[in-house]
Amino acid sequence: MADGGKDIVHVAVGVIWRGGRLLIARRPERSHQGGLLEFPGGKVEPDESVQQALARELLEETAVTVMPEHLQPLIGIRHDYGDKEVFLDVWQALESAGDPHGVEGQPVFWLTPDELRASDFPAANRPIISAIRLPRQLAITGDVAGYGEAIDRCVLGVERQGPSLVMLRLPSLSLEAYTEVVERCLQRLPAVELLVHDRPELVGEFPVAGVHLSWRRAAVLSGRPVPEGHWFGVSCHNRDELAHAAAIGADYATLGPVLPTRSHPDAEGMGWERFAELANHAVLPVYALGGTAPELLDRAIKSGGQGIAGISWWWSTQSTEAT
Ligand SMILES: Nc1nc2c([nH]c(=O)n2[C@H]2C[C@H](O)[C@@H](COP(=O)(O)OP(=O)(O)OP(=O)(O)O)O2)c(=O)[nH]1
Repeated sequence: MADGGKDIVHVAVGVIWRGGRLLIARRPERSHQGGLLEFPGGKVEPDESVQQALARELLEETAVTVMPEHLQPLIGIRHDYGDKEVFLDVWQALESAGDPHGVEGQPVFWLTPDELRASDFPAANRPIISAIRLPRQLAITGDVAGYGEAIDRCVLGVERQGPSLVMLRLPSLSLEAYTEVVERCLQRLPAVELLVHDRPELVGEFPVAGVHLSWRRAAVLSGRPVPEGHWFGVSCHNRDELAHAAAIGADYATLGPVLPTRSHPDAEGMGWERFAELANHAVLPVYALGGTAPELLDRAIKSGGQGIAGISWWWSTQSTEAT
């Protein structure tokens, strides 16, 4: 996730979890973006890896110890504040030690992901908050002939694979049949966040978590089709589409195909190297789509992705087949 730009300040940022809460500090008033909340961290010094820098900054600023090998990449965000351009290299730690306090006198406290408000943080942090709240796996429905089959397969897939975020992508269903699926899934899967596909108007009608748009639908927008507080995702295939998705306020994107898929075996995937290049350049969380499966999750995360999105690994009865 490191950045090679000359004038960009490379900042190691830590998302430190304990008991479902995150370590937060308030930036000193006199500092850049002073007075706002931050995830602890600081500049990466020459000859230091980002993990080493983060371990050092956490200890210096909050008296918390993390082992560099326990850090997992979360997201990388480039942001130009006008007076300063930063690359926030964000890593998370599920394990840490020590009783945190503000070594430099700054307030330090714990918040749950739901308590994080983007407006309390510097502008570059908005996608970090999305990345924290979004799961590592985005399950997408395969198409079906009728709504009954869609509901049954959703319930079965959730029972077997346990995704917490499900996109109801059912293009061959009528609006009536589709809304039946939405209603029934809301009743039967209360612990799952449901995303409607290409029908943003349903977000006001049903208590779904948000909307995911095909590129075709997103391309003509100049802003969010749903209010903040609902997920808004976009299907992207290249750098320009990722930039547009971020510009219209998307919370996340899918990017693919990464690998050839069963449904499009002749379409060449972009491969993990290209995925990594695009995901690391994007300013929103990016899921790898196409040919993905849970055993590729680690690969997607190491490539700078939020995680994997796909169909077959949760939808098919043969749950380990790649989409
Ligand atoms: N640590 C941290 N920095 C952030 C966040 N969001 C954000 O935009 N930044 C920006 C603010 C600063 O421009 C830069 C961090 O630089 P810094 O000045 O705190 O780094 P440092 O601790 O090494 O500072 P110093 O030695 O100059 O005092 O990154 C965040 O969540 N955490």
